[in-house]
Amino acid sequence: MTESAVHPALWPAPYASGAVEATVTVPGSKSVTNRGLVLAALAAEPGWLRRPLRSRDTLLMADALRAMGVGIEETVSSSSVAAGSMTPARGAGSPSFTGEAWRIFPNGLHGPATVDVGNAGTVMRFLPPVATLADGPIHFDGDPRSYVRPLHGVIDALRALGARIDDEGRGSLPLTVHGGGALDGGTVEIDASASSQFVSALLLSAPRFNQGVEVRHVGATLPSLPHIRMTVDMLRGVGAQVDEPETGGEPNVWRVSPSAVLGRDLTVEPDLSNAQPFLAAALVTGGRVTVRDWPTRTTQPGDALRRIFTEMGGSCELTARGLNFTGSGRIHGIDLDLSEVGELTPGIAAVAALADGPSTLRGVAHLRLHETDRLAALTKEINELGGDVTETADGLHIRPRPLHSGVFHTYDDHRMATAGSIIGLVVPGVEIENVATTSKTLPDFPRMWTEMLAGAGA
Ligand SMILES: O=C(O)C1=C[C@@H](OP(=O)(O)O)[C@@H](O)[C@H](O)C1
Ligand SMILES: C=C(OP(=O)(O)O)C(=O)O
Repeated sequence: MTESAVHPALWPAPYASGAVEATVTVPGSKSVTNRGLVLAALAAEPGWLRRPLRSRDTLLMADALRAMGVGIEETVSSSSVAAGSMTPARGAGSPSFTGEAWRIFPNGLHGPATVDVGNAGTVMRFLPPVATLADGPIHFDGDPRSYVRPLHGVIDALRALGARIDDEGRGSLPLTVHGGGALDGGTVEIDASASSQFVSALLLSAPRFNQGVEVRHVGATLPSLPHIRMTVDMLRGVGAQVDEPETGGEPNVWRVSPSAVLGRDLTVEPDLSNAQPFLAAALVTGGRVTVRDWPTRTTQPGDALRRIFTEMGGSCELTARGLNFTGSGRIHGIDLDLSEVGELTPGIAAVAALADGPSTLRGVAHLRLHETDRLAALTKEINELGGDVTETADGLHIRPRPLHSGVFHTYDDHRMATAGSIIGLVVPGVEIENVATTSKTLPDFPRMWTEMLAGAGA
């Protein structure tokens, strides 16, 4: 019996019979939406989040904050605010678009409450610091995978800053933060080599700590620096004072002073990491894809795709309408350190498996503790389609081979599903197991992908 006969959740990845030509509207950034929700919940006044991402990770964040007493109303609204900009909540001008918006009312943080983190790194790392400010116990639990994803950096740091946390000695989920209504804060050393989210988590809540925070990273490496820049940028956007290495501060040290958090009106940029499969579609089919509203200035790691996919054979042009990306019909192998942009690895590996020469992807050992062990999963799934991928200590070595049909397993990892779909565009007969796992950050992916191929514009 074939696997499709026993497994109802196999999605035949659409095959592109020619060059893809499409214009795509990609929903809002997961990382911006979840930071925006946290900062709005900590604010001294109501705020707006416009064009938020509605996906499993962001709905878990919203539900968790609601459980702690924050009011979050979903509305259809209008605004004149340009994508990515932040303006005071009061006084928005005349409307230039309509769309979904969340109005956030920070009503004080209350326990007891229970939080489901799912498998969302942003929820499991960003919310324990918030919970220390609640006036009662907040219990955190999540998917089985959340139990093995690193959390020790946040737990140990919060304890050092004065929090009471009961994790029964595990150093991971499930756990209870016994919120005391306030946290001392102060200076703390952490090793954030397993996840940049440890640093972001401590900084995001720090304006509300009595003494703010000084975070000193003492580990050998630090992944995903653009995501820490995003945290610093968004904190500054809500009026926080932040000292950090990139504007003259000490290396690996971030300081946030205690202050009020302002309620803001934030329009969320498109998720550039979720734009990746659509750009890849142009690259691997020699087509042309426009991603609407690509920001001219952004801290999102996905902006690096303009450079990376150009090096791999495409070309791009940033216009007022968005990013036009064109494939040349040739795909080149690449030697890349992806430590700053680790979440792009699955999509780059998929393209590299289709290239005209070998690729080496480095600096991403920490991906072994992402949604799944991404290095093992990519190696196994590409090789099962006939590829030749080996794991290295900190990445992948990919030698392109002719690929054939087969099932691409996803291990509950949204980026495995989109990576398999990229391969399926040019390899007939690829089936994606559990494409619904894209709901973590892009619930509409199967429809958008099918519409892209119909040339309808997703
Ligand atoms: O702060 C964030 O929004 C993120 C940081 C990164 O985490 P790691 O530093 O754990 O890789 C990234 O991979 C994740 O998708 C989102
Ligand atoms: C690593 C990722 O997510 P998380 O926020 O759960 O860490 C990701 O989206 O690629």
